Amino acid sequence: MISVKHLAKSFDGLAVLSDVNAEINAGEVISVIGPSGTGKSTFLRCLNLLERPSAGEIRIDGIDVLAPDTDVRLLRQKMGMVFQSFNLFSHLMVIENVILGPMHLLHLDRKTAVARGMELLDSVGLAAKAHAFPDELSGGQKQRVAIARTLAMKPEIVLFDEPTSALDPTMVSEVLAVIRKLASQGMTMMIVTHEMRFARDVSSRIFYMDDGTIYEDGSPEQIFNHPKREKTRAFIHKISLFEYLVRRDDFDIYQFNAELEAFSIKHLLNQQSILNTQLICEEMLCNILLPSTTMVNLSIACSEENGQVDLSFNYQSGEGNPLANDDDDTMLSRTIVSNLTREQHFNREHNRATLKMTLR
Ligand SMILES: Nc1ncnc2c1ncn2[C@@H]1O[C@H](COP(=O)(O)OP(=O)(O)OP(=O)(O)O)[C@@H](O)[C@H]1O
Repeated sequence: MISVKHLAKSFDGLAVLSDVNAEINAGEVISVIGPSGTGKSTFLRCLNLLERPSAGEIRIDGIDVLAPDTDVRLLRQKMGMVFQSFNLFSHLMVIENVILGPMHLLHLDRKTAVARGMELLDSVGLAAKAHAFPDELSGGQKQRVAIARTLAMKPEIVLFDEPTSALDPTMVSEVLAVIRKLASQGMTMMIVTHEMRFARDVSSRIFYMDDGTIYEDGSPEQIFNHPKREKTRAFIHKISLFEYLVRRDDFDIYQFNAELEAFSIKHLLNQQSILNTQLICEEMLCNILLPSTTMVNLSIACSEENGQVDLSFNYQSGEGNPLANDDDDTMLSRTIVSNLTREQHFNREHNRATLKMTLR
């Protein structure tokens, strides 16, 4: 139904989408997830030409959307869009908002448009509000009207751009319930959302966006339970990374500790975990690794889900595991690190050594 090839979009030289490729089939419900600013909304807006792509190809039912003679109005009619901010006309009653498009663009007569509009309002639970003005409705009700208005244009696919982001949390579920119902009726939909549980329940497929692309595409089961790629895993498990390049020549342990503390506080580590992580890093870097290597890539991964902290030290070395030797000079440091961590793994390939451990 929709085929996207090598889609790119830049804003003033900033590449937001670099190479997006996707095939979307009729009846699919696709949730588009990923960190903020990775171009999820831009991708959706490119599909119905609210943003003009910088490069690439979009075909809908075989028709080249980017061709100069494409009828954009017809395209938007096929592809309804529901916005975060509802975009209702505040001076028109609910039913007038719903019938405006069908009367002017589909050329339905008023009676037919009203009858169909009332059916749609009924299907989103708002028939009783047909003669209210948008300002008399709650945010959740406004969004349900916006969905009815989109459906009134008989779209073949509906694009939802963060439909619940502007809502008070108490109103999120009423809107999600309407979208769920549409999914169960077989409507083709793409939904940019930060509601992970909803995305998992309602979707037939998930697009995880990162690095300007659909970084990973799979079933909800794959993406949420067995993500294949590292950034997807970090996002799904709410893992935050602290990365630091330590150089022996200019390493400042006070500055390092201050940055690590700021990161740890932001990611809600408790005081004891912060102190222990700092102590491990100090022993590993100052006493165990830096005396014999000039540079260490340190990475600390914190999971917001279960509070697990994983440390990884990557450095150049031809030696074995520095925690497993019997060097008297490092005995105290090795004991401290061993007592504060579990599951230490050492690996060396050629001259690159990696020592991983998990904070107890
Ligand atoms: N019209 C525009 N002009 C300039 N920059 C834009 C425009 N639209 C989006 N951007 C930039 O493109 C980047 C991606 O924005 P987009 O809204 O697509 O991301 P997103 O993944 O949907 O983010 P979020 O989850 O926070 O909504 C952001 O850095 C944003 O500031």
